[in-house]
Amino acid sequence: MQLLSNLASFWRHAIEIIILWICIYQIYRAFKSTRGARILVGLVLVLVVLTLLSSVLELKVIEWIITRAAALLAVALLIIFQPELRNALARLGSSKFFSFSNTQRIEFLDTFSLAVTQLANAREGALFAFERGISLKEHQETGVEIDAVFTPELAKTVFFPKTPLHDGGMIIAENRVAAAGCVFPVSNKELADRSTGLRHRAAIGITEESDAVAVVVSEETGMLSICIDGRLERNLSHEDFRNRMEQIFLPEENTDDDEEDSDTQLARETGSTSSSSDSLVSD
Ligand SMILES: Nc1ncnc2c1ncn2[C@@H]1O[C@H](COP(=O)(O)OP(=O)(O)OP(=O)(O)O)[C@@H](O)[C@H]1O
Repeated sequence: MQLLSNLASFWRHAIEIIILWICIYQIYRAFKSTRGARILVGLVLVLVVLTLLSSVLELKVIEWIITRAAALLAVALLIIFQPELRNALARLGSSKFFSFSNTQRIEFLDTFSLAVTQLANAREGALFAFERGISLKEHQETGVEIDAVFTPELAKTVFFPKTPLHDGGMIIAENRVAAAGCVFPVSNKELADRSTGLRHRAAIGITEESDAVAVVVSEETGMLSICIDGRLERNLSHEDFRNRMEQIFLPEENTDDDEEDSDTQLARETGSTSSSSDSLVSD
């Protein structure tokens, strides 16, 4: 009887530890590449050290302060991680999906791929953000509203150097150009490649704050990059770019081989790593 109750208690503790470990690991994963990650790690370290010291040395005042500080710390964390929390809640509440038939998506991807190829060949820098579940309205308002059919000619005109709208990003919503000349949030993320410029950082920034997909044509190199969830897949060949876009916007047509391709491409990422279980496709 005693053995059975010991066993039950052991399993209860084991399950508790596993659940806690999964929760802590998921929180760490979600926040590890964010602005507040170091602050969070610092706060946790200070708290653990102080708690240990106060309980071992029976420091009553410190113990009292730690208990009272816990509530303040919760409020501080809400403030520090406000953008990340807003993003997570927006994802939970988002219900709008990329609602086109596969034929329309393929046609659009053909047109879009042609446009980026022409921009890349002409070495004209460009930045696009595809709105998905989460509205990009607030970023649209930083630029000029357009509401036009997307064509390679329009993209080339917008991003032609020295034209009024060439600075900033173009927002594409529901296969239409919603706005251009938009200012996207610039990511503060630490990247392995220190030469990453503002255009690429803006692509990372907008995809950290929303579920948008960003595409960058580098003015310097003519290289194409795709960014999702703050993860930049750089220097894609035109063929890889097209395949990757299909993988993202036509997920139901993916095969296991595509998954492998995705992992290979992710290995080229700068500044972040990803496990094969990380799905890049949110819709
Ligand atoms: N916050 C922003 N939102 C949108 N576009 C931006 C933002 N910041 C910079 N850009 C665009 O990026 C251009 C500057 O790019 P920069 O050369 O710094 O970036 P890069 O990542 O090195 O890209 P490239 O490889 O094209 O040079 C600006 O002219 C502007 O059009």
